[in-house]
Amino acid sequence: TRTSRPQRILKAVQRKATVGDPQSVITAIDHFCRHREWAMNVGDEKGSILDSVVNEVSPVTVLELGTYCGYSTVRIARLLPPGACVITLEFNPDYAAIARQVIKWSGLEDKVQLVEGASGDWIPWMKEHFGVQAFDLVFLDHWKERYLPDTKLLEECGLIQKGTVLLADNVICPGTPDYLEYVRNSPHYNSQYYRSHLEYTKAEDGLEKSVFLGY
Ligand SMILES: Nc1ncc2ncn(CCCCCNC(=O)c3cc(-c4ccc(F)cc4)cc(O)c3O)c2n1
Ligand SMILES: [Mg+2]
Repeated sequence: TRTSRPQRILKAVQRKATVGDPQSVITAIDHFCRHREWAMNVGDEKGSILDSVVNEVSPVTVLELGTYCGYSTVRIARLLPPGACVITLEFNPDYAAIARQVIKWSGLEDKVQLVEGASGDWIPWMKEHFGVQAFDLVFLDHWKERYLPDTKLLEECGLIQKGTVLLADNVICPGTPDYLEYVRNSPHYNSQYYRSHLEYTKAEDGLEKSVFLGY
């Protein structure tokens, strides 16, 4: 049978990127998705905004919801200092298998914990299983209708504390209206919108950055 799109993305990385060079992995995926086949990576334009937020927060513990092929995982992990790590959750085993290889090719496997499963099932176990106190940064890029329930779940599980930054992809396209309404109207968050474009297209999209202010 035909290869899958994630498999073709991995092939592009193995052909074009240098082992141990995360930037070349990012460039290879962006080139493939812009000139060969569109795919739902955060992409280069929104990716630069993601980079600036990671650099601003300089997080020790990051949670990423929705790994896909590991493109944003590599973008985040390449900016982390020694001792910092990103826990990334992926629901789809085929995507997870590809992401592991992309992360390995970039040489960042020591900074990444890839967990296979659904956010709703795993979030309640994060403290116990990973010894996480609270996350410094959460990148939401999974099922758009799970952004709000998972944010509430993270709050309930004490995984969000004063200063935790939530960064949400696709708040315009495909859109996450209930999540946006919540973080923009809650007295416990300071929210701002970074206008951009849907990856590799001219359509509008953007990232919403929300800082938790404490209870
Ligand atoms: N609960 C749970 N826990 C863990 C999980 N891991 C994966 N999932 C399932 C997530 C499946 C992929 C999510 N991402 C998107 O759907 C997405 C879509 C577009 C897009 C598509 C078509 C268009 F025409 C326009 C825009 C663009 C994006 O940037 C997107 O990120 C999980 N769920
Ligand atoms: Mg996305």
